[in-house]
Parts: sequence; structure tokens; C-alpha cells
Amino acid sequence: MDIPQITQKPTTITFIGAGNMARSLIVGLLQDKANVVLRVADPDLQQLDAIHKHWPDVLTTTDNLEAMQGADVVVLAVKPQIMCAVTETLAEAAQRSRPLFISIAAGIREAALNRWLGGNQAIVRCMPNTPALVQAGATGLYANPQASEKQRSVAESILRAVGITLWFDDEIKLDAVTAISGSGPAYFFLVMEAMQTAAEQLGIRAEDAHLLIMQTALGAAKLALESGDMPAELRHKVTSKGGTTEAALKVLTGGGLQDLFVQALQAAESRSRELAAANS
Ligand SMILES: NC(=O)c1ccc[n+]([C@@H]2O[C@H](COP(=O)([O-])OP(=O)(O)OC[C@H]3O[C@@H](n4cnc5c(N)ncnc54)[C@H](O)[C@@H]3O)[C@@H](O)[C@H]2O)c1
Ligand code: PRO
Repeated sequence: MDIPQITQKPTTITFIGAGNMARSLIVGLLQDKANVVLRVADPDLQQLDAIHKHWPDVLTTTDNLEAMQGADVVVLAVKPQIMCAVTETLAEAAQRSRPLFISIAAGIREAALNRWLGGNQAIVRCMPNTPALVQAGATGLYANPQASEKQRSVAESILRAVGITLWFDDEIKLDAVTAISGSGPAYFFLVMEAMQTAAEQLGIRAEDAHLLIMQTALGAAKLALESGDMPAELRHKVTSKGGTTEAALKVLTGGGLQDLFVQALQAAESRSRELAAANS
């Protein structure tokens, strides 16, 4: 990976916010055996205790500025609603130490972050998703012009520790990435929930239905990734003429499923733009 290895000075990475997404990145980095020093700041002692219990080598504090001192990378992992207040308190220190900032917040533009941090900061914005918690995430990244090649590479390495990464030259595309892969796990979970309800109504025990549905979702994703066939082709291979799949798909397409997905992703993308406008 591009994070400097054993013979080089470790990269110090500070997480501001110790919630779900920060923890998934910490796990990924530790499993990757990256040459890093990790620090985490959060006002919630329970969150810090949870980290300290599992990973005693990660330095924990309630003081954001203390955690940021001398850091090469600062990962902004707080909720979008408090990002302005949090970053403004970091601005003075940021102007002195000029670390790379990585924001994982949805709908907060680089320009707003840069302004709140006092201006002219190297910033990489990214949109990960919750499968990062099991190192199966998908992340879209965008770097501002102040971020150097080396800083881009460090940001990519951090996110690659929890899944795949894709760069976008146009920051606006992150709104679409948010709609597709950021929110995406929820769409698949909704399908799983609906299948679970239907299976139980068909008389299958809840735990048996759960296992069948999870393995089918995993198998379908693995097949789509590894077979080289497009999803439409794979669907045709499941669908026998006049058979059971055809009967089910008729109901789904007849109900306008594809159109619904287009509308749903458009709604998510618009909401991401709205949030960005409200936070700019
Ligand atoms: N959950 C998702 O699906 C998802 C996906 C992509 C991106 N994100 C983004 O990741 C970010 C974090 O989301 P999460 O799901 O980990 O949230 P979370 O609520 O689990 O974590 C946020 C953490 O910030 C801490 N915090 C609150 N005030 C703070 C302060 N002043 N200083 C430092 N820490 C403070 C909270 O105590 C909490 O531990 C959000 O901006 C979100 O948009 C989330
Ligand atoms: N979770 C955040 C939201 O729902 C961003 C993508 C996933 O707004």
C-alpha cells in the first residue's frame, strides 16, 4: 500500500469522531498492518472506551485539537450537521500544521470545508458505505487542487483498507455516488426485508428464510462480479421460459420496479445536492 512502510516514519492519522464509519476505517487500517499511528477524538467517552478496549494502541482523547497536533492526516468523521462548528474550531491549528483533511461527510462540499478550515487546505472528500464495516465497502473520492499526488495516494490507501475506491474529477459526481453506493446498501436491505416477509408468509421458518436470502444475495453479487456476464444476461440464465422466475419478474416489472429505482436514485442525488446547498 502507499502508506509509508516499516523503514519510514509512520503516518499519523487522526479521526475526529469515533462513530461507525471511523471505526470501520480503523479496523481496516489495523488489519492492513499499515505503518500508521492512529488517534481518535470524540466527546463521547463510551465511543472512546469501545475503541480503547479493542485497540489499546489507538490513542483516544476528548480534545480534537490535542488529537490533531502533528497529524499528517485528519479524517473528519462527524455528522454533516455539526461539521461547520467542528471544523471552525480546527481552523487556526490547520493553518499552522496543514495536514491532509479527508472528509467522509455526505453533502458537504470541499469549498465549504476549505472556508471553515481557514482556506487553502488540502482536502479529499469521499463517500464510503457501511459495508466498510466488514472491509467490503465502495468509496468514491474527489481531491481538491491543493492535495498533492502523495496526499491523494495516502487518502486512497486509507479508503482501500475497507474496500474498493474510485476517483472522480468532478466533485458534483459524489452526489450520484452517494445515491448509488453510499445509500445503496439500504436498497438491498429493503429487498432482503421484503423477501423475508414473503418467505415467512410462504411458511418458511424465519431463520431458514434469513439464511437462504443472505446466501442468495451474496451468491448473486459474487456471480455478477466474477462471471464476466452482465446482470441482464445472468437474469436470463435464471429465467426459464414459462417458469417460476418469469412469473415473479412479471409482477416486479409490471409494478414498475425499474422506474421506481430511477426515481429513487434521482431523489437521493437531489437530496445530496440540497444538503450541500444548505451547508455551503
Ligand atoms: N452511515 C453511513 O451509511 C455513511 C456513509 C457514508 C458517509 N457517512 C458519513 O460519515 C460521517 C459519520 O457517520 P457515522 O455513521 O459514523 O456517524 P456516528 O454517529 O456513528 O459517528 C459520529 C461521531 O461523531 C462524534 N462527535 C459528535 N460531536 C463531535 C465533536 N464535536 N468532535 C468530535 N466528534 C464528535 C459522535 O460522538 C459520534 O461518535 C457522517 O458525516 C456521514 O455523512 C455515513
Ligand atoms: N447515509 C447517509 C445518508 O443517508 C449518506 C449516505 C448513506 O444521508
